[in-house]
Amino acid sequence: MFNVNCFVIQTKNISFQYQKNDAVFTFPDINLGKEEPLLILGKSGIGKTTLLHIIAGLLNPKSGEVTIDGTNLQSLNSKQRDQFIGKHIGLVFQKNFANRSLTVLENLEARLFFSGKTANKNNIPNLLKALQIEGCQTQKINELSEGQLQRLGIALAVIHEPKLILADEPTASLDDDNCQNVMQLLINQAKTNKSNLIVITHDQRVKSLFQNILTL
Ligand SMILES: Nc1ncnc2c1ncn2[C@@H]1O[C@H](COP(=O)(O)OP(=O)(O)OP(=O)(O)O)[C@@H](O)[C@H]1O
Repeated sequence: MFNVNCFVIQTKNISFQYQKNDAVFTFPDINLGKEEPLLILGKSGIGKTTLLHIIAGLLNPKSGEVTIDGTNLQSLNSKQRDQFIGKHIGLVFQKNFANRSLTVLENLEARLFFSGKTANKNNIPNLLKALQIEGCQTQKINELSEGQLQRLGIALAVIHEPKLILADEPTASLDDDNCQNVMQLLINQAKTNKSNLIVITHDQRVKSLFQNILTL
């Protein structure tokens, strides 16, 4: 029987096509229990980012459905879907899209404003400390190092305590030490916030940190 207390992410029969004459991608079903990190591996071009964007509600599948914590994304209209994504999903990209004219603190405050969770403002100092960038609060984005930017990307994805964190190649540009560091920080933040975590990558170095691995 379905346990209503058990937070799950499910994808069912997902297929996708960019343009009419393009190849059709079909993806295996995903069924994630509460706080169960998933690593999705696969060679370049296989469709990892495409799948991640479908799970994030940024792309509409040709067929199939995505359900996050009981909400079927395909049943929402575009406004409802945008609100759902803003509130419940955190995205970590390989390159982060922080606003360069704002400071670190202002970027985080803006993220909270758009998620509607401004009360989380009090958590910013602790989060920055956990990510070892507490000294960067008043710095502008272009004053940060690559490693600091990567950590800010995680902060922006988790500050609103989303139900689901999706990370697209978060370690691709990092050396071995920073790769392990950043992945561990991401996993720890997901645990702290009781968020589900899905990471896609072709970076085999992160494999050992996950028990749940799906290869496309
Ligand atoms: N907007 C688009 N329009 C048409 N084709 C696209 C579009 N975006 C991606 N594709 C194609 O779809 C395929 C899958 O792309 P996707 O980015 O999902 O792969 P990936 O597995 O994440 O690759 P990588 O590991 O190199 O990032 C590729 O052949 C790509 O060229």
